[in-house]
Amino acid sequence: MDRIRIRGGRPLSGEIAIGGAKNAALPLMAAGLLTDERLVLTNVPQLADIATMTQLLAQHGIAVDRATPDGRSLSIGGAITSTEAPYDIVRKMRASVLVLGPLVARAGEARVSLPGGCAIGTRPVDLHLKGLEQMGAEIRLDGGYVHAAAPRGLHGATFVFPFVSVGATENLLMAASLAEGRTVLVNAAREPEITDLVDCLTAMGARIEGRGTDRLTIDGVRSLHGATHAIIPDRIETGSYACAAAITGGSLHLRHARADHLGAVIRILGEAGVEVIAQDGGLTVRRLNGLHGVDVMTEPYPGFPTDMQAQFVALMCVSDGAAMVTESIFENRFMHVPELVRMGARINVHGASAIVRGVPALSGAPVMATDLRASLSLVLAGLAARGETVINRVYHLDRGYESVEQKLGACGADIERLRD
Ligand SMILES: CC(=O)N[C@H]1[C@@H](OP(=O)(O)OP(=O)(O)OC[C@H]2O[C@@H](n3ccc(=O)[nH]c3=O)[C@H](O)[C@@H]2O)O[C@H](CO)[C@@H](O)[C@@H]1O
Ligand SMILES: C=C(OP(=O)(O)O)C(=O)O
Repeated sequence: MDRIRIRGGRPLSGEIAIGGAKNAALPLMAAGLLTDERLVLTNVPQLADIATMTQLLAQHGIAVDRATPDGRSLSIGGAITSTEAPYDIVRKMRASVLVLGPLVARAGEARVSLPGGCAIGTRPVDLHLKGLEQMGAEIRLDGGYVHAAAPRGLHGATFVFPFVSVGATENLLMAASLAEGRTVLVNAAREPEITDLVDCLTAMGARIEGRGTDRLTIDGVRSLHGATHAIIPDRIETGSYACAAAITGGSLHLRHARADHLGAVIRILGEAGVEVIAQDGGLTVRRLNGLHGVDVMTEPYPGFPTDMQAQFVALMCVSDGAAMVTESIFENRFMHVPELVRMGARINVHGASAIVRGVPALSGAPVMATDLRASLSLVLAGLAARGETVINRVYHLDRGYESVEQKLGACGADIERLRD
């Protein structure tokens, strides 16, 4: 298993190119199941999760071909030959469940392994299933699999989400695009990745109203056609590297980054003493003086993203005050805390809140990554720490950050991957 070694204490300076958003790319790839024609996606990041979704689509008979030699454009298409999403693939990546809605809508049935819990929480998929049931699917759970059947097709329905779910909104949006009649999704997620999916589905011929709002109205069509769609830049990769500039007291230009997707993050960073300016087709991030403690609570978009919580906790570890960081989306997303404490951080977790008291400096240590964003929080801590940090289990990092050591290394970080 690869590890990452960082020798900390160097302010970063330079430019980092932000890639396409993982969490937009995965549902967009699943949307390839909705048409016979080719769906071409551009600005695709090169990540382990993209390879896993490619493997899953291949299992369904859908080819994912490189449309450009660098693999950043993918052409997706083919006939569905299997409606089974096996445990061995789904267990690697929860977003595999996003094939459920498209498969039922298109093929009239699906057998998809239940994803199960993970390091950040139990993460049930009950809303995905309830929504599909309301649209006429018969759902049965057996042997760890969801069997969904709608032999006569799905029909439109009004589904009121009791709380916001990104994945369930995406699954139902895709299913509704091919259902008969009108579907209304009330209290739908509004994340930029949802809007990206709406834009792509619309380009494929779907009829969707309410783009960017929490009420999406979908009038089903008989078939969708091919399209070419450019994936939005990754707002979480952007926010993560913004924290890297801030924690090292450096300055980075994040090329392609979009301020309009990062309102809450930019505001909170500003309160913490970090300047973020939109310029030259990206964002320039610079720490002004010291870092200040700021309280923050994660919320559905447009609130502060849970996928930025671990990185923000790392930043607050070296602030000149205290910060209360409250996690309201996942019940167990503080696995990075004990690792940060091993590096000298002062953090106490009380229920859903972490109280972080800033220390003058962190010290390098061997640590273990437990999930994707926790991994990046340890990279951040390592960049700021005195001495050497070795991060184990970096396969978590590789799910969602492309070439992290090259990107940071080019900006002055002393970072290398140790291959075993
Ligand atoms: C691939 C992808 O895009 N992943 C993102 C997506 O995950 P994902 O789509 O899994 O997250 P959801 O928005 O669905 O989850 C929000 C909360 O709802 C709960 N829930 C969800 C569905 C359901 O049927 N029942 C239920 O109880 C979850 O356990 C969680 O506590 O949104 C999360 C919240 O912004 C992000 O952290 C993930 O990075
Ligand atoms: C939690 C994440 O991903 P997933 O939903 O695929 O686990 C994430 O991107 O931070």
